[in-house]
Amino acid sequence: MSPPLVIKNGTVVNEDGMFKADVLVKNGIIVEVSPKIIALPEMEIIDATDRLVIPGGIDPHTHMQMPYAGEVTKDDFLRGTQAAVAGGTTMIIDFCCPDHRNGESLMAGYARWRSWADPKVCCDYGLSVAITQWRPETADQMAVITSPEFGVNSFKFYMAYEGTLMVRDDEMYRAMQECAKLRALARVHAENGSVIKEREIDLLAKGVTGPEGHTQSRPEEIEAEATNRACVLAAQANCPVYIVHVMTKGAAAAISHHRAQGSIVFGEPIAAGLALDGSHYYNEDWLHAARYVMSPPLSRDPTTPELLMKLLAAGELHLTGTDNCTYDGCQKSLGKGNFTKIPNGINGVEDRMSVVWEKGVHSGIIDPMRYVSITSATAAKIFNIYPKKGRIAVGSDADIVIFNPNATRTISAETHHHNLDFNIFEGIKCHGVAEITISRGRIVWANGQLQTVPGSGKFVPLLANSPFVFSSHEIREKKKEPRIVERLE
Ligand SMILES: NC(=O)NCCC(=O)O
Ligand SMILES: [Zn+2]
Ligand SMILES: [Zn+2]
Repeated sequence: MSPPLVIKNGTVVNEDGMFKADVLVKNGIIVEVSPKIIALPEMEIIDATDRLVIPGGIDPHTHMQMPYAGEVTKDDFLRGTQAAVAGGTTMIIDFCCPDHRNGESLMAGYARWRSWADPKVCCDYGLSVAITQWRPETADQMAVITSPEFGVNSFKFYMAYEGTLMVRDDEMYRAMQECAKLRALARVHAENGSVIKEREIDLLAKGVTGPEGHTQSRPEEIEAEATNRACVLAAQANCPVYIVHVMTKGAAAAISHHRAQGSIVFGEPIAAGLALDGSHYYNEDWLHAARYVMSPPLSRDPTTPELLMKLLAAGELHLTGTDNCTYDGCQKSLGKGNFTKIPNGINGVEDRMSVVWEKGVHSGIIDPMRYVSITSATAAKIFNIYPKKGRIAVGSDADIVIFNPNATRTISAETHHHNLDFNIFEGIKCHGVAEITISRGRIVWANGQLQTVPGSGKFVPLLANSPFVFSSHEIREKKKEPRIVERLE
């Protein structure tokens, strides 16, 4: 057990306020937040003068150690969580992808992910479970895995990756009905996979084999159409829905439209989409272009990143993730001669906190409180762990970052902590640096050095029926009950 820790002279920032205060941590929990705490000899002292004291970041969207198409992502749960804490993120929600199509139960897939993650994680983590096919046993398994014993409160549906992960509309609708019943959130990768497949065949036949084919196979309206469809199906099922990696203006507009109709929809842009655009796919260096291949692709419109940040400021989009899913140059090269074989995925978990500060706060679009909201507090609320996580308050877990808004760092693969030979943010200079990261009261990153212990992170059960998501559910359900007209025969 670490010694008690007192953080002095900093400015505490929560989503709803910021104020000067000292913070006392004992046994991994925040036990006091007050104007002046006297440090005792047995306490470790952190001087946070001119620094912000913020909740550790929660990245709700990662794929550590993910097996896909014979390859496994390079960041496993050790390197991935080390990269996370080096950048000020103290919890990830990773996607567990059971091989459900081949009969693997959701629980068996979950057990596999837990066995990979538990011995390696250096910060806390939770799981979201992907359903890749609707099977006779799926509903029962969803009920089991959303029990407190398993601690899963969201399911993921892919509307892309035809033949492997993609579900049909009827399957997703059926599963969304079940999600609503279980008070679990439906999370959707929204792209029209069937049209993409056709376009890929067409482009290859026309000789477009390089990474530029990836973006041309997925015009922006492909994402917007699927986002709209996901929202429509969710509304029919009376199921709250969370759109992962919102990359385009059209997808964001579809989310706004459905929220204005009264639907419960959350939108998650990612660090890559807030900082980069799709011009990289046309880079003459094949490997450079391939490194940015992810789905949906980075927007072709260079004004999209700033607009997505403005929508986060306006509350039209809600939280930020990364989709950290790292394949190295060797793995990307498997797609030489056929862009459809380039493994999809990019990095982000280490750089999200700095990138969002740079593009959001440093550029004057959002304030530090909104920053906390979109980097931790809203994720904690959606996934039902607030205020244990996502807040600096008495009783909260001591997942804390000492953040220096005036320091700068230039992102580079030379200095990052990913198990990756490049970084998509290479060369971007960011204001806002996580100088010290504390996970459950333990310093895991300080002075530019990791102090992590594999397996010291904990699995955090995510319980169903998050009030932030489901409070109005019953009333909404009543309003949707079918009407019967009694008639005299
Ligand atoms: N996004 C991506 O390209 N790869 C990771 C898997 C997914 O989330 O679609
Ligand atoms: Zn996805
Ligand atoms: Zn993803």
